[in-house]
Amino acid sequence: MTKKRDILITEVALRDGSHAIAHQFTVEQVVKVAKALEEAHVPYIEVSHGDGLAGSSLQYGLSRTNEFELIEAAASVCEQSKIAVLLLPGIGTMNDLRQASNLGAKMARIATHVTEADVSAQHIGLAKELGMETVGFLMMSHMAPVEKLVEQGRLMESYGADIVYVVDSAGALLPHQVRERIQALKQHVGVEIGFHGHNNLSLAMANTLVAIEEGATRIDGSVRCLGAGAGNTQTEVLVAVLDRLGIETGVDLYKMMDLAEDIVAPILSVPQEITKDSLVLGYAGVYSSFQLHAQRAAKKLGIDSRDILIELGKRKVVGGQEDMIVDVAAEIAKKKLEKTAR
Ligand SMILES: CC[C@H](O)CC(=O)C(=O)O
Ligand SMILES: [Mn+2]
Repeated sequence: MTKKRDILITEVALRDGSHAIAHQFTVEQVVKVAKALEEAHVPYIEVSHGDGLAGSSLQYGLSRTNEFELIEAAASVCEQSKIAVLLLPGIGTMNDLRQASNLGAKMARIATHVTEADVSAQHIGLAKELGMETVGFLMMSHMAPVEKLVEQGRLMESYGADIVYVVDSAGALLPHQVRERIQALKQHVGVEIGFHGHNNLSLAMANTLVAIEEGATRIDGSVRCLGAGAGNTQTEVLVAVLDRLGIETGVDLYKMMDLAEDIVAPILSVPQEITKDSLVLGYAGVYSSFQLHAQRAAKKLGIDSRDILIELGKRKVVGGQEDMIVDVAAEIAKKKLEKTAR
């Protein structure tokens, strides 16, 4: 018998966590994690390249394994848990979505920058045609005022989205900012509201609880914090906290803890924690997925990765502008060289 669930959790480690491991997931890892999530009764499991379908590229990072193989493998071990895929219009195409659906994906999460919802119309439309549950995923939600966020959420609703998400891509939102965003969406948007946090300022759990208090019913988490930057709201901890609050997720806590400890921890070369770089992501309001790119550029040019991230924050660089990371790093290195030559 399936249990009543007050909150529906989407586990994002097999997609958002792809950023943290430079898109190196193998079929074996994905199968093990997906199987354990199915056994723990997690309702949704997101699987794709970190930047969504067709993200594998020099710009975003090449995948070790073709993501369609990963999606198919995950779907093959899940009967109850539904496989979700992320698609950023302009990176993934309508054909990519059709292929993911053919391979067993049941949920499409169509992601745009918080002010660019209009580019999601045809992808949301196609996802609905394919019979997929469809999410409008408003990334970098901290970058727009509440009224703008509401306007964009309403657009996604008008295209057919079943759920609209506030996505704190940079882990920059403070609890009162989450509260006002979810409150406003609940008031002006007629579909379910979701929240996706990043833990760069150690606020992912607090923000998630505020979102739930204000009526969000769809929540993202990553087991063992396997997500970009400092990771997302830690799923197994979330399950425990919600249980203490009397909020039903239907997820088996012991099984989630075992998965975190025995399967996910060994995948990580270093444990996920708030490092100086991930802290700066939240502090400066920078895309969590930029962390590894900035670290690589800093190492190559002998500069401090924090300086790159702070500058990217000042310039309000958004997803899709990853090439700017190298530009900014080169400018900083040039200035440093000029200073030492003086
Ligand atoms: C680049 C896509 C991004 O990682 C999606 C996401 O999880 C976020 O914006 O937080
Ligand atoms: Mn994310």
